[in-house]
Amino acid sequence: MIRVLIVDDDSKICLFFETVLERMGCETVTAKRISEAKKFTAKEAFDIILLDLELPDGNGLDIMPDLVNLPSSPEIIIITGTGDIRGAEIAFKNGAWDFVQKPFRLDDVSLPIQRALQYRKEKMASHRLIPLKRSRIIGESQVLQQCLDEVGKAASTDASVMVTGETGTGKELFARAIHENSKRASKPFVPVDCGSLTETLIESTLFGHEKGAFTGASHKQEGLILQADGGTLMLDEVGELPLSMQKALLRTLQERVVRPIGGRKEIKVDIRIISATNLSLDSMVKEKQFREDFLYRIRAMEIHLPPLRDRGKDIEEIVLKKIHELSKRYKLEAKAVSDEYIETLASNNWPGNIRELLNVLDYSIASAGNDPTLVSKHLPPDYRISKLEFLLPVKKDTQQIIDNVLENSDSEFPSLNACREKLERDYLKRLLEKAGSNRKAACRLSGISQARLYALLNKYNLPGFGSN
Ligand SMILES: Nc1ncnc2c1ncn2[C@@H]1O[C@H](COP(=O)(O)OP(=O)(O)OP(=O)(O)O)[C@@H](O)[C@H]1O
Repeated sequence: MIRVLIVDDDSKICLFFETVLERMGCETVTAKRISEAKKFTAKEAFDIILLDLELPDGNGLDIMPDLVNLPSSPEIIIITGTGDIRGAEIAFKNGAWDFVQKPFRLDDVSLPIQRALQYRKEKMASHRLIPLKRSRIIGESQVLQQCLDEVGKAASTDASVMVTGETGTGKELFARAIHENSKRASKPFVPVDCGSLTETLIESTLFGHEKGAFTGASHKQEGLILQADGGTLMLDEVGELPLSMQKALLRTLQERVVRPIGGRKEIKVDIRIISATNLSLDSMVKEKQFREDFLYRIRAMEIHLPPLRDRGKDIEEIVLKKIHELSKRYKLEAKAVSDEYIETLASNNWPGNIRELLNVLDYSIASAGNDPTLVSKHLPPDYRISKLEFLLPVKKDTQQIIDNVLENSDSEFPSLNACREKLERDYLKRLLEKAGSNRKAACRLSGISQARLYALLNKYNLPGFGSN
């Protein structure tokens, strides 16, 4: 039988949980203080712990690490007060299963409990997790495996997830994987690119509109929020969402209703939010460019995807699988891949990550024609140079960079990445001097997107631009 410990000082809430859980066939034990909870968990094993954060003798978060590490590894569901999403966020980072927010209705609590119960029962039956559907994600590196574990965790709860990482690292692919492994899998997954829509367009795109709601609204249109009902709404480039829209979306998420522009009635809606960004939203909050309350609401869990250059052998696996796929797609004989081709690829920095790699593979297939084996000469010239850099006589400027990096390190010779980072940092400083406070000019001069520029400035702790 599943055993549940309820830790809450409110007798009515305890009674409520006891009734709900006993109806679900669980055995319950109640503790009103942290000290009592500690005594119970020292003596007995529990499968699930419902933990209130505000307790008379301390904050529930203080005992989270002890609870997570109990021999029975219980699933912990946090009970937070109104507006205490921050507590839930910290709890997730400490390994909580899910959270429910007071005041709650039966529906709000029974779903996370049922899912935790189901998970526990399956765990007991098989002693292992249900295999994750990878949804086209390739890679076996340890860092990628950690991200997949996070996907599994995220898929088994209904909490909002923020996927972060450089451009092209697979944020949308991972968001889909969470959806496809979740209980919402049979319902729609609706992605929306917040960066590509103007402020006026984004409101009607998300919320929909009635016929005649504004000039040009010649027919009624259902918004993406309603299209995602029962499923997942993915807010890609969420850092680009205007402040006014953040406020409107926050209300939809809190009240679970949506009102199309020009509509009189509010419509009930049930969506899960997964967002993606490569901006530092915490810095944006400090600069008042992003709402703090909205950030807490959409970032109950966070999954950070590492750049391709840090994924070790994944690059080789992606190349082999994708070359096979491309050869089939273009109806070509299967192609072999030489070691030196892989080595040359691996010596590159891949600022555009997997998307950039896939473009290069497309180029290689086209340039190889009927050649049976891919070699370095089938790569675009820029990508071959990176490997040659090691072999060419060191130029004066390069020598300076190397000396400079060595001054600040104990190594005998600097890594290629350390030199690149030094160069990148110096380049950005010069770019900022040249472009002044003009963000658009900086993008034009450097030929990189605004999102990438911000990510780099953030990486090197360099000042951003104002609101221009
Ligand atoms: N691990 C992976 N295995 C195979 N393909 C991948 C992997 N990660 C990403 N891709 C592919 O790389 C491309 C870029 O991925 P995706 O659009 O998910 O990146 P992103 O991080 O959302 O990019 P951006 O920030 O620019 O929107 C897609 O074609 C995706 O299918």
